[in-house]
Amino acid sequence: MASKLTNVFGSTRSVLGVMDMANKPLKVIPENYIRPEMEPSIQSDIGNPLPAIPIVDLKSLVSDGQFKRTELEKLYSTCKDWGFFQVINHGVSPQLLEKLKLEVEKFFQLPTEEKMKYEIKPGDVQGYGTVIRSEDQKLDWGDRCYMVINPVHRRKPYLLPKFPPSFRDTLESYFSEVRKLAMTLLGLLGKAINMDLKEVEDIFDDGMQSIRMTYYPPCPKPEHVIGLTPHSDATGITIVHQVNGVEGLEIKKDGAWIPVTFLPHAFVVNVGDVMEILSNGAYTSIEHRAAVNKERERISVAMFFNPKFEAEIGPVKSLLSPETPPLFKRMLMEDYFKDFFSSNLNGKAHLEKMRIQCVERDRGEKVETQIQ
Ligand SMILES: O=C(O)CCC(=O)C(=O)O
Ligand SMILES: [Fe+2]
Repeated sequence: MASKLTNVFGSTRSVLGVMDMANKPLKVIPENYIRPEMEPSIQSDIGNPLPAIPIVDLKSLVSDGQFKRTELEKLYSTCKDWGFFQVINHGVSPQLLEKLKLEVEKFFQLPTEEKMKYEIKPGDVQGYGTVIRSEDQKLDWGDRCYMVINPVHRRKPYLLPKFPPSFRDTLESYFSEVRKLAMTLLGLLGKAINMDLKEVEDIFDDGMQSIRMTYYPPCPKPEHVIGLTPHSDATGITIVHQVNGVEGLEIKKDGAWIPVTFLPHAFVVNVGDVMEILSNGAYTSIEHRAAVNKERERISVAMFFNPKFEAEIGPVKSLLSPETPPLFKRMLMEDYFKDFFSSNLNGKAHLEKMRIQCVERDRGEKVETQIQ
């Protein structure tokens, strides 16, 4: 199913319906889903287990509103070396997560005609489906729904407000619980590099928050397709919940694609490009992708936490000095967001556009204007 779109994000159309296709007996994978360019991931074997993903235990990091310095240092090195961790004792209730699971599953099982009410509209990137920008575009093996949910006045009236009421209510509770967690984590990340809390709050308070819910159907030839193209997130931080416990996330570490496994009930947190920019490279955003499997569908809900649209993003002033010049340009969050969504996902290419080239830095003039 497809419709023509022309908009600020370029001339596009949207497509949806991997689920419909995958529900039928499928002998041949359609050509536009086959991805020979994807590098295989490394596999574990005896004597060569996959590296363990760092665990951040929020309870031992913060108690009675105080944080432990040694734990904070661990958080810093994790975000620097991995850009990625799993958080436990995060404070989001298991009952809410169970409710979310039921509601999200119900949503994706709605008939296609129902879900099409939320289809991405001309001139937009929000809604159900995948944006298509060229006739030869390769597609991901997943159906998804993306929307901005904060600030509230930016919500599309035909998306969240029109969702089935019990799903909407559950999502609202989830948004606010996960937002609390995100603000705690952002504060800690700021603290670990000596940004003051006020500075972090000014940037992120009532910031842009968005969600992507994805349903990855099983695929008879999972090694030939990809659930979600390699990318880094254009966010401060992202908090991912593997809703039905099925794994598939892979991260690129030291040049290799590694499948990652998580503790039950842990959230996956990854540092996004905006955090790499704000921290002037102290933290690194991580390239990741989603693989699919033969047996089971996988559902994930990713929440993205960003500065407010009106904020200027760039390395925070308190981290800059003549010895530590800015590595990234400055830009309004609004423009950064538009720019990100005007092209397809492509590794860390979007972040690279923000990097100040050595030549420019050596010339000096840009550096001076950036520092004050
Ligand atoms: O499905 C996942 O585990 C990852 C989702 C993700 O990376 C995204 O939505 O940006
Ligand atoms: Fe992502």
